[in-house]
Amino acid sequence: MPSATLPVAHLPIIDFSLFTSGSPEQRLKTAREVVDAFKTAGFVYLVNHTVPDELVDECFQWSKKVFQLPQSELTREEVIRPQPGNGAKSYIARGYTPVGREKVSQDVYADDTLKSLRQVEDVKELYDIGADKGAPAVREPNRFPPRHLLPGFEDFMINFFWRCHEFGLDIFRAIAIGLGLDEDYFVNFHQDADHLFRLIHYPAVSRKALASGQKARIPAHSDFGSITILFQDQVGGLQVEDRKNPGSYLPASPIKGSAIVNIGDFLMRWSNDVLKSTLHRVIEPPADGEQEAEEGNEMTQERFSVPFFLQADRHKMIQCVPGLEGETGPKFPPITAMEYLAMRTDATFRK
Ligand SMILES: O=C(O)CCC(=O)C(=O)O
Ligand SMILES: [Fe+2]
Repeated sequence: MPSATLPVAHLPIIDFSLFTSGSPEQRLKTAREVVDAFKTAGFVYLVNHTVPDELVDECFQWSKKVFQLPQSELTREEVIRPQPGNGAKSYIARGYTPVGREKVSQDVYADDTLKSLRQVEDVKELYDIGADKGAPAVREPNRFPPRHLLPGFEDFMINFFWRCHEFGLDIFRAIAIGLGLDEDYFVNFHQDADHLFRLIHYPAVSRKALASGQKARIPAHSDFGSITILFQDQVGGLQVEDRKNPGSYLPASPIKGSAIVNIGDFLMRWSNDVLKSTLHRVIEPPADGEQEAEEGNEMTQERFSVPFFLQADRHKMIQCVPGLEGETGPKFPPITAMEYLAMRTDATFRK
C-alpha cells in the first residue's frame, strides 16, 4: 500500500510499490523520479519495496550471530576471505574479513587530511556472500561457516541474496524506463548475479577515537559497482555528500522499512556521468541518550549494515548507454565489469 506520509530526510524518498504494482502512469512517473534522484543526489530511499521487513530484520539477527562466532572459527582457512593477490582465485570477495583488513580508498583523496585518514584503521568486520547458482564459469565458491556451527545461516543468506537480486533487477528496470530505454536494457547485463552481498559489523568503538580521526568506520568513498542496495540498523552514522555543497555531508538517517539505493562508479561511467555516484561515509553515530549516558558516553553503540553491491556480468563489454552520449560523445572507452572492478578492488585491501 502506498504510504500516506513519508518521513523527512535529506535524500529523496520514493514509494517503490508505485513502480512494481502501480498503474502504467504511476510506473512511468516513479521510474522518472528514480532517475531524477540518481541524476541529482545519486542516492534514494526506496520504501514499500519488495524485500519484506521481516526478512530484513531476520538478516540482521543472523548477522549478529555470525559475528559472535569465535574468531578461531571465522578465521579458519575455509571461512576467511583470501587476500587479493595472495592465492585468491577470484576477483570477488567471499568469506569473513576481520577488523582492520579492508581499507577503503578513493582517488579523490587529494588533500592531506584525507590522505592521512587512509592510514587509520577501519573498525569493521565483514562477511561476504555470493550466488550459489548461475553461470558456473563465473561463480565464486561461498565460504560459509560449517553448517553445524550456525544451522540455517547459509540457507537464509542464499534466499536473501536472491530476494535482493530480484529487487535490484526491478531497480534496473526503473532506471531503464526512466531513461527512455527498453526496460531490460540493464537487466540483460546482470544475468549472472555476479554480485557482492556483504554483512558489516562495526564494533563499539571509542567515540573520541572516531571523532578525532584515530579510528574510522568508513571514510568517504563511492561504491565501485552498478548500484548498491543498503539496509542499515537504527544506530545511524551514515552520511552522504551534499552535491549542492561539495565537501559537506548530510545524514542518511535510518528509516525503518526503507532501503537506501545508490549509483556506483561503474554505472556512472556507463551512463557517461549522467547518473551520479556520490561520496558517502560512516562516522560516529548520534549519541543515544540513555544507553550511552550509562556508559559514560565513551563508547559508540555497535552498528550493523547490509550492503548488496550489484555488479554487471564480468565478461560483457559495456559502452556508453544509448542516448546519453551528449553533445561531445562518450567520455570513456568500452570496458568490462571485470577489468573495472579488479582495478578498484586491488586498491582496497591492505597488502
Ligand atoms: O555501513 C554503511 O551504512 C555503509 C557501508 C558502505 O558504504 C560500503 O560498504 O560501501
Ligand atoms: Fe559504500
